[in-house]
Amino acid sequence: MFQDIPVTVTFVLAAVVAWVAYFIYRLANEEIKIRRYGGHAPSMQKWWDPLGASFIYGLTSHSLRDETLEFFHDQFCLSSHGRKRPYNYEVRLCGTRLIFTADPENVKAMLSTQFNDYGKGEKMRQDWHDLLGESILTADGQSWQKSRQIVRTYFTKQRISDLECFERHMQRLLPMLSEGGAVDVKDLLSRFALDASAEFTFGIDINSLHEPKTEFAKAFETIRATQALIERAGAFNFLVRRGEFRRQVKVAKDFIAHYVQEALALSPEDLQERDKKDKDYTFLHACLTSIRDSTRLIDEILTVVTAGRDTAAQTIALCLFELSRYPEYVIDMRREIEEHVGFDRPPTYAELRSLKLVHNALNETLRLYPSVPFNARTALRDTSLPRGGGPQGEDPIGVPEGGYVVWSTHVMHLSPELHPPESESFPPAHLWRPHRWDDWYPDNWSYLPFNAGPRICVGQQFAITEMSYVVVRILQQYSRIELKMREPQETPKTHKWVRRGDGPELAEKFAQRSPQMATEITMAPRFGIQLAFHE
Ligand code: HEM
Repeated sequence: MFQDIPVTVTFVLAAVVAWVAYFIYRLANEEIKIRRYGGHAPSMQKWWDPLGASFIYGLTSHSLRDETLEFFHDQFCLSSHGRKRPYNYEVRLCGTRLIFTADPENVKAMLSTQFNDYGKGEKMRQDWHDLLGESILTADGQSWQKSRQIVRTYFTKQRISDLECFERHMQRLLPMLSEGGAVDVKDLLSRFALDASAEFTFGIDINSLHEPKTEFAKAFETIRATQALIERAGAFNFLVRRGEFRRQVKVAKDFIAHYVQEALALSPEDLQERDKKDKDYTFLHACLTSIRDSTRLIDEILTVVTAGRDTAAQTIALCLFELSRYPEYVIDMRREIEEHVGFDRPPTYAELRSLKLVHNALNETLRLYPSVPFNARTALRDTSLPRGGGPQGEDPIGVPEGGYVVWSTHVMHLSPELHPPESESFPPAHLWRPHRWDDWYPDNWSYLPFNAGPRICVGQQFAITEMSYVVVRILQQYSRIELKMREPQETPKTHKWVRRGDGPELAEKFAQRSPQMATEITMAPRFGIQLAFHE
């Protein structure tokens, strides 16, 4: 009978059988390792959907409506039902197992106690390679340690307390806020942060505040949108068209290359002199002491500019948005600023640090709107996560080498289990109420806007200084911020939100929030934030 089957069909059948056998072998091998190191988290796989198509469809359709965050909150609520330790689940997408967690113990393991077991992994390096090459943000192991050492040296207190750079750009921004009626602070602050970041990093005044159409500033817009698509498309990201993206990455890199070449031409004596005088000495110059390869220098610079732009800009924009809805707090903050600094001169670094209400407002903004709402690590060896397995979720989860774990800072920041019970001094967690920080500070591992552990955001202090400086300078000049867009809608969307059996209506509450938030590389308002500033 077999002699009637053509050779090609036999060959195809044999290949299919071999692939299935290999797939089963891989699964069995993986299962043995999972059991050796722990167990499984609750599965969100439907029995009729072994490839996880419904999960992929759910995620994609929610993403297209800017409801990615709601999708993940929903999945956590569904998977947690009735378990003592909620907020862990897993799903298998096209054969690859993904673990999702919002359990502080698991996050602590990945970022600190089992730091060497987890890293960015090959997949992330490939996804970001066109844009960032092998830089601090994507590297692991010794390569990361080397980058971290260089970058950290530059971000010393002495450098970040130099507020002149911010003031120069502030002098351009402040008049633009009162140009009559509503202004889009999302856009203005992105441009401000790009200008400040470029000056700090490689000493160039891009002035995108006044000239938003410069090639470098424009390139960043295309780059951000496509890189987000590459990230989100996961295993299918080879389908993303990258022609224009690569052209714009080249524009940005060529722009930086010019300054890198100039810096490379400086003699060691020149560099030392600049360092000593602390004049015209930038992050690029600091890198030159250990890196002489121009490609690597460009990658490190582009990384710091990329990492520091939207994160800080959107946090300030969202803080101003919330302040426009909470005028009593603006009055309190202005009183504090008047007492510590006055309204006639810029604050010093020490004064900035003493402004508790300003820091409370920023902490609260980063709690509700963490710029990096989701993050991921790959297991670099066979390992485990301490919690989420077993019937109550209290046993370890086994994670074989190559396993992918996604955690959600955003879910942790809103989780009722991780906050004190609601009271007058602790209003519901979904509300922006900076007064809650007067005598409360969350546990280290449940409030993580900058991550924690050895890989904590290296620009954290720079960002806090920049953000508080901008907020103070604005409130020194303007006494009232008016919301010039639709008020957030308070009607709950109850149709599909699921409540945990014994928990509050976390997802439902989250769904009431606005403005519409896009989760791209970072989380940011999808549309502009229109505000008017009154003296
Ligand atoms: C509100 C502002 C900011 C937030 C919320 C933020 C958040 C984060 C987070 C969560 C990470 C960890 C990413 C990961 O390991 O997967 C990170 C890393 C990093 N951030 Fe920030 N960031 C902010 C501002 C900045 C600024 C202003 C800079 C630079 C000027 C910066 C530079 C970096 C760099 C270089 C890393 C990589 C550190 C490493 O892998 O060792 N960030 N940031």
